[in-house]
Amino acid sequence: MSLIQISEVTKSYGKKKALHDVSITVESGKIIGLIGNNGSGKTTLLKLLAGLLQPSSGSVTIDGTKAGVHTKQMVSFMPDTVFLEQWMYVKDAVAFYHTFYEDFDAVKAATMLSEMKIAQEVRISSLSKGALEKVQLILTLCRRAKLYVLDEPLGGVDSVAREQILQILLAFYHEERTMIVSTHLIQEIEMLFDEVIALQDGKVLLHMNAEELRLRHAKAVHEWFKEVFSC
Ligand SMILES: Nc1ncnc2c1ncn2[C@@H]1O[C@H](COP(=O)(O)OP(=O)(O)OP(=O)(O)O)[C@@H](O)[C@H]1O
Repeated sequence: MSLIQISEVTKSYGKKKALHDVSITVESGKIIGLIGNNGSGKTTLLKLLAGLLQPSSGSVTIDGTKAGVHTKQMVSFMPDTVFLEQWMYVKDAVAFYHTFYEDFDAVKAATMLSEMKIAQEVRISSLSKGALEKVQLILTLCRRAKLYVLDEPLGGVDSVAREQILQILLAFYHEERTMIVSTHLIQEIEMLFDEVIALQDGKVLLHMNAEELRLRHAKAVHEWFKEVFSC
């Protein structure tokens, strides 16, 4: 059975169709890059996988279970917004995850925070954007989930923080995890991708093995994207 099965999904917000007849299958153990221009439906697709939205028609299943309340324990989701409370200290956020998720590895989280030189005695409200992004990513990845859904983990941070975020992702890369990662910074992260899904105007333009895409078009994924999406 495939880990992700999206079948003929349409998602509308009022009259706006954010996704239109989307069907995607993903096997476990893969890192999937989700790319597409602004408004192409990436966040909508990720929220459907996280069980935070329901499709207007069609179905989304994770490991055979309809995405929703029952799959939240299987899916670790990092939204593209701040999800930690500002009043918390970093240690409170770690404790919260430890209490809330049985699969959370608090020791690993503490080790990674220390490797990233992020003190736990600091308030979330006083973290820089880059440090906050790193904390959120570490918390998300330190769960032993079946699926990791990351919405723009490199968004809006400087090049040093970006490099460190890539290091965090690489640390988990070797563990054969299944991740779906949306990004506009394709060049920075494409070496992690096993497969690429490109959305355009709410439809799947391409779903292909990343290496096959490079060989077939004789160019890197970010070059292919630029060529196709600037037309
Ligand atoms: N809550 C909402 N209400 C109405 N329209 C929405 C809502 N959320 C998203 N949309 C619209 O649905 C479309 C897809 O949005 P979505 O955020 O999924 O795209 P995206 O690919 O993640 O965009 P970006 O790269 O800019 O983050 C866009 O046209 C957006 O304006």
